[in-house]
Amino acid sequence: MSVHAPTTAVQTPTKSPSGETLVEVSGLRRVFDLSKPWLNRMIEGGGRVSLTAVDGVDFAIRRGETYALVGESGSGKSTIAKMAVGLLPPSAGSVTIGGTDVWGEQSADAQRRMRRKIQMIFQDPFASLNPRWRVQAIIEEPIKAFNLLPDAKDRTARVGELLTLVGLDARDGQKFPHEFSGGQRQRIAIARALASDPTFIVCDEPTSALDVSVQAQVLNLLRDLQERFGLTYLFISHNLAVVRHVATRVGVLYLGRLVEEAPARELFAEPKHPYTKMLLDAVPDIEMEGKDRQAIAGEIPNPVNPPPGCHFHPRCPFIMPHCSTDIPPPHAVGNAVARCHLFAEGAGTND
Ligand SMILES: Nc1ncnc2c1ncn2[C@@H]1O[C@H](COP(=O)(O)OP(=O)(O)OP(=O)(O)O)[C@@H](O)[C@H]1O
Repeated sequence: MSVHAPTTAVQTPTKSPSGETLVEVSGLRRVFDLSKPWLNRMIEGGGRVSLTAVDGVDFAIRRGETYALVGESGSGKSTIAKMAVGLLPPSAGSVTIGGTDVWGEQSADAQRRMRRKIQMIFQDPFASLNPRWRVQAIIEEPIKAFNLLPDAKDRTARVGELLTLVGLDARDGQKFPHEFSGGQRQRIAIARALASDPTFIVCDEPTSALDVSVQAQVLNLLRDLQERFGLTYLFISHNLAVVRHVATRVGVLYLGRLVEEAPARELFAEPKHPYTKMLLDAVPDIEMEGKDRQAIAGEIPNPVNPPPGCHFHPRCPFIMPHCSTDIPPPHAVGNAVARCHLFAEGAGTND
């Protein structure tokens, strides 16, 4: 997990979300087929090999909320993000946004209306902006694609407005991406994401490629835009110091399964699942400075052949006999939900 906290103060969430569910992820599953082509299997031998990247994930995001997904590399964060925005079909389960199933049968018109309301901001603003296009063309692309402003003059004015909104100059539309710094390029990517007037934005590691000194500025911009336009974010990050500042709720993923979900403040103050505790122990944040830390014990197992029962049991300091055979169901612990046998009735606590 990354340990870099932004150097400038990040504004913490001030408004509480409305309570109305906007995004509902239900029984989401994605299996990748890693088998060799059938002819190679015939000649060289070997059977089918599959990898379950996301294994029955459920969560809901309220309107105006920032829901963060955290977990080590390979835990399934990006795969969930791609399924949520309509880039990758799920093997099972569903994602509904405003009651519409992202992967459901619907008319082309309804599809377009829904796609317009979902946008994504990627980790690397150097890779996500076409280097041969002027910023004007980059930002107006979704406006054109969704036919929002047929008149070119209106589009230029709108791009100027969007550039100002993200803290750039209205005339920057004439420049090319290479004329901007990393932080400015991410602002351009944000302006482009806003161009279709979305309600839901998936931010996949939006500041991980940026200098620590500009991370807080971009995070604050995202926060301001959220308050101004009532945006709902799914925020993917392996940087817990960042998540701590931006998230309203947090879901912790381990090998494709959610092991804990809790309001952000509660998760950081009082983590419940042994894996969450281990993750937080590995992050040098302000409160923990100077204290002894426990390194994350062991390595993440091979996802092609994950441990049975609770996937975390081989690394867990609180292992009990049935942890290696039974998948833990969700248990409510305060405002958190933890999938750990320690919280089953009669199992005692993990203190
Ligand atoms: N197209 C694919 N084909 C095969 N396996 C894949 C594919 N995409 C992802 N995976 C596997 O699925 C698992 C989850 O990957 P994913 O990228 O969602 O994790 P992540 O938590 O986002 O990790 P990172 O922080 O490294 O991006 C990993 O084991 C990965 O190797």
